[in-house]
Amino acid sequence: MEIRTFQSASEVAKEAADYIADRIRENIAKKGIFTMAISGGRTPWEMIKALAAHDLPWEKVFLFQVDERIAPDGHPDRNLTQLFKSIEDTKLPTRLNIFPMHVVAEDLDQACLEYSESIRRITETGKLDLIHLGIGTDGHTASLIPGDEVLQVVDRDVALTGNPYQGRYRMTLTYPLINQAEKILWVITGEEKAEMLNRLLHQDPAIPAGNISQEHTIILTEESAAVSIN
Ligand SMILES: O=C1O[C@H](COP(=O)(O)O)[C@@H](O)[C@H](O)[C@H]1O
Repeated sequence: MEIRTFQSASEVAKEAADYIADRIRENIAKKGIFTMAISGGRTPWEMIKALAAHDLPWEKVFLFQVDERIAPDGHPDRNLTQLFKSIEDTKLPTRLNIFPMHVVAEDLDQACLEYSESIRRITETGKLDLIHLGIGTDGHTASLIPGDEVLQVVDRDVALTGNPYQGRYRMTLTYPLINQAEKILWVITGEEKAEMLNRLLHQDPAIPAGNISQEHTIILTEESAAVSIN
């Protein structure tokens, strides 16, 4: 596991975008495509904007969601809405292969199954080339929420939370799928994340983020978030 620390959140976003762009070039040169999953929340969008500025063969990039709120299409709570907003002035909406989580489906369990089948069909191995993760101040990552039954899911790659979290049920990639990614990229900024970053580094099993594999993992973080590392 590698950790790199930068002075500001903007620098972290730029470095994360450069890191993903390098993985895109590397994987496309090796096997013709690149598969990744992007988290939501508030942190990723500056990184996505910086990534979109790279000149890359976007038609060969397959983008999945790490998690999504169960909410109507276009709703501001949806991670997908924020993703599209961050790339709206770029060529990406027409060039990139985006796979939205189908959270408006009548049968959400079936939608989870179909999403994991899409990942298997595109990747062939079931392993994504890169999964981007963030961390909440309670130690959640993806929609792996403290105390929720979704933490126990080991037989499915995509699942629903058992309870609403911050007002919404969620669909999320589960531990088994996340932990077998070729690369895991954490992007963690803000002093409010300092305690959880330290617990993540110590693999504290009491927080969901502590149960994510540290193999093939890089953390890009900001000085203010790294202050509690011991
Ligand atoms: O609820 C969520 O929060 C986490 C953390 O978001 P951040 O903006 O504080 O980094 C995020 O990783 C997850 O995808 C999202 O749904």
